[in-house]
Amino acid sequence: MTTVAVLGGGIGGLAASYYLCKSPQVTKVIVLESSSRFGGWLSSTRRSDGAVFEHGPRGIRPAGAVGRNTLNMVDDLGLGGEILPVDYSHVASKNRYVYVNKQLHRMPSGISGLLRTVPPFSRPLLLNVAKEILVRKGKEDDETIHSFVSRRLGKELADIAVDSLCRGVFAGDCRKLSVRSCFPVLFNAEQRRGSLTLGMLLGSGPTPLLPPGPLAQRSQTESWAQWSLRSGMQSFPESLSEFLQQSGRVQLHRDAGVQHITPAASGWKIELEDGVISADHIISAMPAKALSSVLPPSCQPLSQLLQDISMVTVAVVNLEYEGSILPVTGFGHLIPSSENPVVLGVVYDSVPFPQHNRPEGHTTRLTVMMGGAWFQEVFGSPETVTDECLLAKATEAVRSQLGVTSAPCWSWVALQKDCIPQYYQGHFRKVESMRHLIKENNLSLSLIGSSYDGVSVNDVIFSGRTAAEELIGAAV
Ligand SMILES: Cc1cc2nc3c(=O)[nH]c(=O)nc-3n(C[C@H](O)[C@H](O)[C@H](O)COP(=O)(O)OP(=O)(O)OC[C@H]3O[C@@H](n4cnc5c(N)ncnc54)[C@H](O)[C@@H]3O)c2cc1C
Ligand SMILES: C=CC1=C(C)c2cc3[nH]c(cc4nc(cc5[nH]c(cc1n2)c(C)c5CCC(=O)O)C(CCC(=O)O)=C4C)c(C)c3C=C
Repeated sequence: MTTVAVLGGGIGGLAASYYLCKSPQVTKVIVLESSSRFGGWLSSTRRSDGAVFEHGPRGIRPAGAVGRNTLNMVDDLGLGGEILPVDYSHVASKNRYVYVNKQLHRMPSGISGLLRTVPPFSRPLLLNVAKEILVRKGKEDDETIHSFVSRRLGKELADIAVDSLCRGVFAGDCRKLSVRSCFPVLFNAEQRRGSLTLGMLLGSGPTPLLPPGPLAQRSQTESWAQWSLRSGMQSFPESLSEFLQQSGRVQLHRDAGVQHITPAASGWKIELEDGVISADHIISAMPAKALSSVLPPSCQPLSQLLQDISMVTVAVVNLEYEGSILPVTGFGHLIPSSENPVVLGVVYDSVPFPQHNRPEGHTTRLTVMMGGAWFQEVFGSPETVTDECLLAKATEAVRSQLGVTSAPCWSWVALQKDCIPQYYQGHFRKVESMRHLIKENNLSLSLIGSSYDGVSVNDVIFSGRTAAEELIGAAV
């Protein structure tokens, strides 16, 4: 007989509640969300003419155990018919660009891409890959991504490809981010096989056994590279919260910001603006810093560690243009920090998901993402930057990088404050210490969400499942 309070109603908190309500051991689940809607960063604008624009995630990968897990949930929610898959043969999967030396370059792919010298790289990448097998294993228990890749594959790949990739996943600086926490597959490949190449060929360690349901099986048969939803990503948390509501076991509260939590004789007292709630267990699905600010002084060492997990701000600017305006076709382009620190990249949304274009007439939808780890240095405080300034920077990037001289016919500026956690070198140690402190102090508390064990939607959902299983003591 357990009451569990889930703090934060982003995709992580909703997912944890979904798994908890599958167990008869949990009597009641209470979700407390400070804002007026559930879903956190999964946020879409659906215009009345049928066009859809994403202000957060726009593609989820089906691969691996975490990808299958999400698709099993999507199936269970009855959302299978809403899926928009993008397979590996699609131009959006084959063509990804980097903008270097004021030019767009298609990232090399396939065997021919490895054998030839493909600009902006100065030699065939096969040489880097072949030499990599001979590089000795690193001795540190963690390393920055830039140092790891420079050591194993060469500085050029680290400066261009990996620098850009880290801006397109973490909006972060690969010279500070941890290889162990951000790319565990690469770290484990070196640890277990002594080489990334051998790790890729032979596998780099055990992965959770997770049988695919019908939708995950379809994704394998049809070779999906990523997927979205017909009415936008926001329909995922909307369906999930409806499912939870209908279960009769989950209370969902919006506009219910947690102010303080205090350990009580059994469990916790949770203070909201307008009342107090008791719970036997807390699953925190809010950002680490937000949890830090509601913990009592008796939890100071834990608060300190939580406070230490930095977040960065991203300006997401959606643009719609009349007609076909792109000079190239593909998923989009990323920009290494040496080329232009402020503009992280541009997604050509109309290419992977033309279904989100307005049905009438022909339009092109783009998203320009700016700031991240470089936000403060270029724009100053997120509190003072104006939408006009962000829109002007975004349209100027589209003009100079894609040669588009026409003005957008529609735009939307979303300033996503503190939206992506930064797993700096040594992150794994902080997370281990947090969980150790929780155990040592017998706190009935689980930490889930993007601050700890992975930032992708799949990782966050899986962290909700893991916490539910640990609490229940069985698989769900
Ligand atoms: C611009 C952008 C693009 C992205 N692109 C992709 C992508 O393409 N693919 C992908 O897989 N991932 C992507 N991600 C990452 C992914 O969307 C996020 O990591 C994930 O959604 C985080 O989910 P969460 O539930 O952990 O956190 P959140 O969504 O941050 O949810 C936490 C919730 O806690 C609430 N909260 C905070 N304080 C309190 C309080 N005191 N009391 C109660 N509630 C509180 C917040 O309001 C919020 O709703 C992207 C992220 C961003 C920002
Ligand atoms: C090509 C342009 C891209 C821009 C600009 C971009 C911005 C951006 N992305 C995130 C967070 C994530 N993106 C993820 C996946 C992902 N992103 C891009 C491209 C751009 N992202 C692609 C092609 C993909 C698909 C992954 C793939 O198939 O290789 C993910 C999930 C990663 C995972 O492991 O599943 C996240 C998280 C932010 C914060 C951001 C803002 C600048």
